[in-house]
Amino acid sequence: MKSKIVLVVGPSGAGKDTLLRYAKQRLGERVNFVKRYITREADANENNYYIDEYAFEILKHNGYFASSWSAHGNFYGIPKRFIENGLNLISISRSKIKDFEKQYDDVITLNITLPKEKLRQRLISRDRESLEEIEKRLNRDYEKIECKKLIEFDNSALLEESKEKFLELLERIENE
Ligand SMILES: Nc1ncnc2c1ncn2[C@@H]1O[C@H](COP(=O)(O)OP(=O)(O)OP(=O)(O)O)[C@@H](O)[C@H]1O
Repeated sequence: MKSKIVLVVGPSGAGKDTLLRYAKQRLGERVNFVKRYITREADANENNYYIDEYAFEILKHNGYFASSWSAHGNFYGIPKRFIENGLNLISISRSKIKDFEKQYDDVITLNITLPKEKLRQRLISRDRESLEEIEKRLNRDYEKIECKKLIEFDNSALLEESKEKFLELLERIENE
């Protein structure tokens, strides 16, 4: 079986984590939810691996990562060896799509979308950022996604309906 990579992208609050968590519950072993190395201790509800900065640099230098980046003072990397045969799901910033397209044949970008007003409401009710930070996130300019194969998933529906639609989509991609 060849490996198929689905890159899940979308603005903050669009519902990436929520949908992926549900897919993980339902699809479990059938899909590889690709983990990453991070140079900070992982949160309790996060399934990633801690690595110190020195080790990270060495691994990066030796081509260990399929993709790596830094954000908020930490480094993140997705090891090549974490990509398995079959369906791989990776939640990632859109700026990293090319890393995967260059290295793997079968890469699909799955963009989770939401109209701006709904996005605002969801970010406010999630209550994780200040109103000022929320407005900043909403006003970010999102240019057209440059990728080889794009699927848009509109997450406007009620949660239960959206979750099922998301699952159906993944199953279709899996069997394509
Ligand atoms: N279909 C839906 N209907 C109603 N609420 C939803 C739906 N999908 C997600 N939510 C809620 O919207 C909020 C944002 O979702 P989530 O945290 O999964 O977004 P995210 O894209 O992972 O954001 P970030 O990139 O900032 O981590 C959460 O409070 C979540 O419970």
